[in-house]
Amino acid sequence: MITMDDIVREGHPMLRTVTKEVPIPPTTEDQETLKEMLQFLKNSQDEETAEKYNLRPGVGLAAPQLGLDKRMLAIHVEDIKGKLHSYALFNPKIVSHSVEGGYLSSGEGCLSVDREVPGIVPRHARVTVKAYDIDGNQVKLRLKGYPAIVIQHEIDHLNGVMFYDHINEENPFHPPENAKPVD
Ligand SMILES: O=CN(O)C[C@@H](CC1CCCC1)C(=O)N1NCCC[C@H]1C(=O)Nc1ccccn1
Ligand code: NI
Repeated sequence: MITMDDIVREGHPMLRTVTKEVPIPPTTEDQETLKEMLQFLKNSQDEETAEKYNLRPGVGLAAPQLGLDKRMLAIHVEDIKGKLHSYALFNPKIVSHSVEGGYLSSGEGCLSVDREVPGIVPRHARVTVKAYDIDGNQVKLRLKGYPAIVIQHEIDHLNGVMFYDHINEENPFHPPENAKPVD
């Protein structure tokens, strides 16, 4: 099982790498890894399991955070209406997005960043993502709100981008124009 020991931290070169697409249909190995990534998120959100294995609760995980040069990600997050968004994806791509911006009012963190970095992280309010699911079928997701923020954070990891790269240095808490908090 994936634990915190498997998650690379700031300074590891994979966090600043544009990772490679995985072959479709996916290999059994890549399918297994992606399943484990989703399982990590579920484990981390289960109080007993998180306590037992000392897991930091997470709502998203990208393969480069495991030191893997692969375009794979998992998200497991409830939206504001309580709907669960649980996806394990290969080669995700944002194919369109809203002009309107969105952000988490409390800023963001990262399981690969062992420090607080205060500030608003401006993102798109809504995104349309094309990807392949665990079986190699093409999927198209239209996300808004918290799930949209999470998947953008994960896709950034596939491109070597960290959340704090987006924070306005002059005024970290200056909400960007035409952007609204999603929470
Ligand atoms: O790349 C992926 N990551 O770095 C894991 C991150 C991903 C999220 C950060 C902001 C948007 C995506 C993550 O999940 N966190 N960031 C650091 C510690 C907290 C944790 C978190 O927000 N946990 C959480 C929140 C609600 C419910 C349950 N757990
Ligand atoms: Ni992260």
